[in-house]
Parts: sequence; structure tokens; C-alpha cells
Amino acid sequence: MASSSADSKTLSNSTQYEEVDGNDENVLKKHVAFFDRNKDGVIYPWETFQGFRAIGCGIFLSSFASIFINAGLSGKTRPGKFPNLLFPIEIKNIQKAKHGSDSGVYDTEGRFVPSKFEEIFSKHARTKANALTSDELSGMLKANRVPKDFGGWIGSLAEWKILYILCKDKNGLLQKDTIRAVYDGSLFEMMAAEKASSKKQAGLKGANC
Ligand code: HEM
Ligand SMILES: [Ca+2]
Repeated sequence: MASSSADSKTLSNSTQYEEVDGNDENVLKKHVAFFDRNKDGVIYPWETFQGFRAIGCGIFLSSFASIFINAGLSGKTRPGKFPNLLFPIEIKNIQKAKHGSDSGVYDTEGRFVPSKFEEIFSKHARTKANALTSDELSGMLKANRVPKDFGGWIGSLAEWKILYILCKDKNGLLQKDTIRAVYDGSLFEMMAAEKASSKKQAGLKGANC
């Protein structure tokens, strides 16, 4: 549905998310931009580590994630056959790092596909229309599995389980708004701001979303 709003998305009364402008935007670039700490277009493992720490993750998860993500995605985003052993991820080619067994919310060019986003909830949200329980999330991951695509299974499992652990609400639900915000990376900015402000307040520990 068209609108004159300059925003790239709106939340209508029926909480259906729709692209308004910028349909051809590579939103996947925005998803990862938070982790490019010095904004030079390349994400090194130490930047992934710093990004995870900034959103409140512990040293163990941050270390594991930075090794796993950079070793796994670097080669896919770089030209040529030879690996760079500093494992940089080139943001301009981030759509090449997509894997199988995903939700399809990012298309092959990294664009956000609203209908696929809505499908997550129409197909898998049974308890509440606008949220997923842990079981419903597991059901979605199973349903998205492409046979024998073990790399894709692990990638999807890691992305969604980390999101669930970090951002479930007090009732164990992963809210639709939270999931929407992970796609364009705004969630990471919010988490970092929350972590920074809670740090200021008398040593409160890094929070969930
Ligand atoms: C706490 C940090 C992160 C969380 C919670 C997270 C979560 C997610 C989620 C939920 C998806 C959507 C998958 C789907 O639609 O099925 C996704 C996709 C993706 N993420 Fe992240 N992510 C994080 C950090 C990163 C980092 C640091 C990178 C790389 C620098 C990255 C690269 C990607 C890529 C390439 C995709 C597309 C996968 C695909 O659709 O096939 N993510 N992530
Ligand atoms: Ca960088």
C-alpha cells in the first residue's frame, strides 16, 4: 500500500508491516552495520566482539560469535579464492552471506520482504498473534529446514536462538516488534543504548531488550 510517508516502513492498525518507500534497499546491510564499529564498510572479528559486548552479551558468547560469524561469512563476502586470515566481512557484499533454511524475509539482494515477515506469524504464532513462544520458534526453524542443508540449519538456529535468549519478554515471548527491529539493525542500537544507560545507573548489569 502506498503512502506519502518518508519512513521506509509503517505499522498499520492491523500491525501488518509494510514497505512504503525504498523497496529496493539492501536492509541486510543495515542489520550488520552496527557491528562495523569504525564505519569503514568492513567488519573484523574484534568489531563483532565489541558489538556483541555493546549489546550486553558476555565475553564467552561474544568471543564464540565473533569467531563463528567472521570465519563463516568472510569468504562469502570477499572477491577471489584466497581467504584473508583476519576474516573481514565486506558489508557491500553481505547479501552473498545469506544461507539456506532461513525465513526468506531477506531476499537474495538483502531486501526486506514484508509478506515473508507476516508469514512468520500467520504460520507459526499460535498462542499470541504478535509474538512467538520458544516452541513456536523451534517449530518455525524446523519448518524452514531445507533437507541436508546442515550449514543453513546451524546458521538459522544460532541467529534465532541468540535473538530469543537476548530479547524474550518476561513471559518468554519474542515480540513481533522486536523481530522487526532485528532485520534493520535498529534493535542493536536500542540494546546498546539501554546497556549504556543501565551501566550508568549504579552498576546495574546489561539488560535484555
Ligand atoms: C546478536 C547479534 C545478532 C542476532 C540476534 C542476529 C539475528 C539474526 C536473525 C534473526 C536473522 C534472520 C534470519 C531469518 O530471516 O531466518 C539474521 C540474519 C542474518 N544475519 Fe544476523 N544477527 C546478529 C548478528 C549478526 C552479525 C554480527 C552478522 C554479520 C556481520 C549477521 C549476519 C546476518 C546475515 C548475513 C543474515 C541473513 C541470513 C539469511 O537470511 O540467510 N548477523 N540475523
Ligand atoms: Ca570496520
